[in-house]
Amino acid sequence: MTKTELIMPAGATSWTWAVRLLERWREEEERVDWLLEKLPRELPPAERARVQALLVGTIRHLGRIDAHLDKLMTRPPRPVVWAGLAVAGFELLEGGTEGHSARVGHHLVEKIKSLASAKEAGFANAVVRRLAERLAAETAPTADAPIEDIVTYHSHPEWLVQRWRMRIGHESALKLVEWNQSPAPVLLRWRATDEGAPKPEWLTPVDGTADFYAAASGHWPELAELIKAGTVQVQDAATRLAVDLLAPQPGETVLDLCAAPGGKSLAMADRMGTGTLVAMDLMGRRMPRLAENLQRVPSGVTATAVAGDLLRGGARALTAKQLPSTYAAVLIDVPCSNTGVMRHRVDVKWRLHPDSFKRHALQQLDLLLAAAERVAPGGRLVYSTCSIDPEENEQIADAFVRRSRGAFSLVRSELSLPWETGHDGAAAFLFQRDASS
Ligand SMILES: C[S@@+](CC[C@H](N)C(=O)[O-])C[C@H]1O[C@@H](n2cnc3c(N)ncnc32)[C@H](O)[C@@H]1O
Repeated sequence: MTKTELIMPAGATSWTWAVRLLERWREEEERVDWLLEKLPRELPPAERARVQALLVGTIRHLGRIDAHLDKLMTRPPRPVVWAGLAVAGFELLEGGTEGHSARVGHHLVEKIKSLASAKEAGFANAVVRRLAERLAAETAPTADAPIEDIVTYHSHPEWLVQRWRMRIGHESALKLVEWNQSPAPVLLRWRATDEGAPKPEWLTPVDGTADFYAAASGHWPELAELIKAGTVQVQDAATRLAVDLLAPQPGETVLDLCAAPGGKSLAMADRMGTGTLVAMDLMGRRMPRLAENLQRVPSGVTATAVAGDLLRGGARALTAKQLPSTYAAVLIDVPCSNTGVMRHRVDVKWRLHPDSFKRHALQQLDLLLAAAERVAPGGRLVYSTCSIDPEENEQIADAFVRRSRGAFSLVRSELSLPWETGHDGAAAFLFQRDASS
């Protein structure tokens, strides 16, 4: 997939961008974060943020909006008209001051006139009015409501909520879908080592953490400056669990596997202050982001990005760069179902499939076993996911310990369940390699 920018006629607004990206998302099933990367670089940060809010918000609530649209239309409209109606549906849910729904409807009609035709604008006008009435008349379902009501109102696939209900119970499953439906604030880690220095007033400390903050909306230009200067790193507070468990020490040589785009690499380097960090990931579109993040490590840390497939010649990729083949501390942050981060990754729920968990679990165990080969005798290994699913967490950790035949033991684990911690879902397991194995 190339990172080609999208071309849009002059005068396109953030609303038009959101509609076009939504159409493309539905037709080509491209990932939302990749689509957003294709926006023109010259788009001002505030407009970019609005495109993102409209697109992400619409996809977050798409099940609910589409359920109404299906009932209001006898035939599917052209994709651009559908996308316009869906984005307007999200704007209605977003709410606003007196007269908000009339303004949303009027704006939609004007846009559909230019993006489609006057006739389709008339059609959109009739549909959006009734959509507004239907959305306003709804009330949130309770935990014991029929599952169809819960999945429609909270826009999740039924099989997924059914799966959660069986694993974590009806109450927690409802709390989880409610969490996923709440817009995620921008969370960041304050990197600068200026403890106690005053932070901008638009940053609020995240409870239970030392250096994570939530950024109030409307501060994009200032935030962009802080990111550019390397003062902050945008990442959820749950990402600290794996780094805290591995506890990389100053002067250590640490291996970060499955490292791209490098959020945890940078967090580890900041914690080390001095030492060596080797970060490996597959050759491909995520490598440039990893390399870019490694350029920001503290001056006392020597960081090297390695493109390599851990499952095919991972050790060779290291030795080819004259890097050690075993390490005292290794982190592996595997690809997973992302069930812990659906508040940010709103398209994941629509992409997942009941078989996805088994497929991930097979790859996760293979990756963890391969990572174990890179751990020196007596060394530490952390396995982490951003899943809340036992199949990708505890069950992998148990299978790994069994397969290692005494070479590795589980020392400690951490699990973040969003409805309990107020942070993203994540899991991390710390293993120790026997000194004599
Ligand atoms: C959850 S992401 C890692 C996020 C990263 N640790 C961070 O904090 O920014 C999982 C990564 O695993 C990588 N990956 C998947 N299979 C791999 C393999 N066989 N060898 C190396 N990396 C792999 C993917 O390319 C992806 O970047």
